[in-house]
This record gives sequence, structure tokens and C-alpha cells, in this order.
Amino acid sequence: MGISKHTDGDFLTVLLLDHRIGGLQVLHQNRWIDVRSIAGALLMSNDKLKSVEHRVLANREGPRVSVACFFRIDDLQSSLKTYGPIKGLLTEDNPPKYRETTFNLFLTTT
Ligand SMILES: O=C(O)CCC(=O)C(=O)O
Ligand SMILES: [Fe+2]
Repeated sequence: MGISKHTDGDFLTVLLLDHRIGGLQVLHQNRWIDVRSIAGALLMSNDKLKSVEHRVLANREGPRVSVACFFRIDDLQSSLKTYGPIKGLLTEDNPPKYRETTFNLFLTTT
């Protein structure tokens, strides 16, 4: 089973890749690039930490196991808070590219 092109909507995804079957690809400069598993490596996706578009190809037969941990807000109080670019990363040369929003609004409008 594959997964079509998407970005993860959470804050951070930690993914334990299936190193035998593979299939995960990221979109880089309009080309799909295979993601290879590197033992012990941690792959992480204002645009300094950008969620990369990715997909999974069902290109080989056999069981494929990957474990994704999605870190996201999951309580009512936090989901109503306003979030925006990290102020410490903003400068005159790097102004905010995104407006402030709540997590609920982000989920329903992206
Ligand atoms: O299974 C994978 O390699 C990626 C899974 C994924 O992209 C997802 O669950 O959002
Ligand atoms: Fe994903």
C-alpha cells in the first residue's frame, strides 16, 4: 500500500523507516528523490524547518513496516491558542512569511 503526495500537518514527525522495502520519496526541485534509511539517523523535515512534500510508492511486494510518530497539539486550550513564526528567527531580512493562526484554523484551511 502506498501513500499519495502530502505534507504532514503536525509540528514534527519522527519516522522509523522500513529499510527493506523502501518506497518513501520526497519532492525536491520538482523531482521525486528516494529516501534511503541510514542506521541511527534522524530525518526531519518561517521555511527553515519546512514540511517537505512526500509520498510512498508501493513498488515491491512484501510486508512494509514504518513507524511514524506525529507530534501535535491535542488539547482544547492549546488548539485555540495563536501560533506564528518563531520571533527569534525573524529579522529585517527574514520577515514573517505566514500570518498568525490557531491550530484549528490551520487544520481546516490547509
Ligand atoms: O511510511 C512512510 O515511510 C511514510 C509515512 C507517512 O508519510 C505518513 O504517515 O505521513
Ligand atoms: Fe507523511
